[in-house]
Amino acid sequence: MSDSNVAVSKDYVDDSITFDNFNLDPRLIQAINKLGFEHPTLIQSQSIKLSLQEKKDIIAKASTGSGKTAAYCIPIIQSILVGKESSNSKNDNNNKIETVILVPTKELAKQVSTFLKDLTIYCGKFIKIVNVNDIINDKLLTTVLNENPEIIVSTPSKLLSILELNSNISLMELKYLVIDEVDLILSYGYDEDLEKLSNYLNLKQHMQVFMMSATLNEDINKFKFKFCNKPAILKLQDLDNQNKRLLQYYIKTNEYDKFLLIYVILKLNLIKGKILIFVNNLDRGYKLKLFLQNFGIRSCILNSELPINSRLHILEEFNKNVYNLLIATDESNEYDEEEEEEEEEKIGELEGEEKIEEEENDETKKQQKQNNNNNSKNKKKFEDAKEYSVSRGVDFKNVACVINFDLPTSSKAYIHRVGRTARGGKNGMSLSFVTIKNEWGKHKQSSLPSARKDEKILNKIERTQKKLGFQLEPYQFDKKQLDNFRYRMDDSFRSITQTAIREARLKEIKMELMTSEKLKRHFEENPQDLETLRHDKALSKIRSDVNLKRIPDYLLPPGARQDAKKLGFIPFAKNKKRQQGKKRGNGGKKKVDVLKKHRK
Ligand SMILES: Nc1ncnc2c1ncn2[C@@H]1O[C@H](COP(=O)(O)OP(=O)(O)OP(=O)(O)O)[C@@H](O)[C@H]1O
Repeated sequence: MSDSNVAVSKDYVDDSITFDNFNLDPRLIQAINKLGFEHPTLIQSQSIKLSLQEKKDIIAKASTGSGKTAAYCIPIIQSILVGKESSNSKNDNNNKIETVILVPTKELAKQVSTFLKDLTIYCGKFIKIVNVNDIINDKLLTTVLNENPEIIVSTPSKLLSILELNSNISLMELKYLVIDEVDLILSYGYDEDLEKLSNYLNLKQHMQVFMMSATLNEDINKFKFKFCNKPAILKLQDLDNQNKRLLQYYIKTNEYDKFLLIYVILKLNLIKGKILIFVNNLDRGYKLKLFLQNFGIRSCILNSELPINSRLHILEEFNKNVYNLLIATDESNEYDEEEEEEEEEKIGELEGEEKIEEEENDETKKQQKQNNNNNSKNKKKFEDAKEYSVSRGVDFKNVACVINFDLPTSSKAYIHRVGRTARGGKNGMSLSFVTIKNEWGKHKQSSLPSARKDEKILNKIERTQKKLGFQLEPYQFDKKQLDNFRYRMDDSFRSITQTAIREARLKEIKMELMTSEKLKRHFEENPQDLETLRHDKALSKIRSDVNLKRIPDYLLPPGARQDAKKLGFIPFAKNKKRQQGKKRGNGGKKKVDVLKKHRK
């Protein structure tokens, strides 16, 4: 977490109190200060108070970016530290696995364990944290787990496979169990894994449980009754303030013009700041990247096909502002579609104003509805996607705008996607391209099956967002201006054939695989070289028309002409002057291409 966290809107936090009010361990307070957190957010103050002072289990539904991670990490670390002190006084030095944090994706596992390490920076030697998804070598993993780290972060299937292989690893003394993004975990069929995992827990002895998400549905009831005891249910939507921070727009268009729109918006720099673009499948991601590349617009790709090390590195670099434009494939949408009808009903039942409830444990409610038949099917697809989903939970820093180049197929997916901006009290905007139903399928090369239902989905999104206090507005722009750019766009689009996409996809995987495996050790030894490794390189030479990369003045709206001289042309690496300049800047020393060196 960077210093950028410091700039949190005053409305957003619970400024009636500070973290000092919770009587936390000074080492924890110091770490929280180091992170720049002055006041707790609403969800944090409620969760910390109820879990520490009243020992409540917590089920929390709070907006994206409202700080749910710290809402469970802080009370858990505090409780472990208190427990250590009392066991020290009894001379009981046995380490135990005390906490399991379950997350749906490897990206989140990394993010949560990094955050925990930040929080334990001043007491790390007392609290060991292991992200099991990080350790590939089985022997090493067994050794690490045999040392009984206090906190394990894992995806459910990884943890289950570890427990099935290692009979000496025990969770019987578990005191804290977290299920983050709980609805995603359940809707993708991880409930079978949770069911099996429950056999490794001592459910008779009370564990404190935290289940968190920005969206919840009734699927969690089954596990609520299994794991929780009189949980406090926190539903904090922060209605008044969040809708001031996130502005949501849409554009109704045909499928081909989505490409024209994105080209013009990016080339004319109509949106300032870092942009995250979502597409619905892998090919679309590469198609868009290649299309933009023709105009000299560099972008990174993020998808489930890339090795996990590359994915994590891309996220890290994007958060460090190395890249401005990231095209993320949100593959979950391919299998969300069939659940859409049912899902809206559930959201309708659970969406509410700010409210805190306590629920009695009712035996009769234990008989919950049977698992949805789709779950195992979804799980298979989800595992195929290698526990990947960046629309969920990932803490993208300082994203100015989320563009739904392809509209998601459910209103729930929309909530999570647009929640990648306006995080931690910051401002943000979202822009969604919506295919007009009558226009769908007219241009085969740009068509996407799920877009047929875009208008219907938009209606659902609008209804759901209204309940959350948001309103989507049409994005205003001058359509005539677009037509000036059309012939340039036609040319570029034609050059992106299926073969070009396939080749780009293969090239990227090969490149990233090499990067991921061969260079892992190199970068461990030479961390400074990481800076020379870029993920937004051109993927193919399908077109090298310099003219496409430059916008002539006559194409620009009058007000933009002066400005565009600076924006419109993005220089190449091939530009001789630029290369010479670089050389000089380097003191004449040739920069080593770490990738080339290791490819030999
Ligand atoms: N008290 C605080 N003060 C300042 N910044 C905070 C505070 N708590 C959290 N943040 C920052 O807010 C951002 C969002 O936090 P977090 O990722 O926990 O959100 P979330 O509620 O889990 O979102 P999502 O639903 O998308 O998973 C992070 O960058 C985090 O560092």
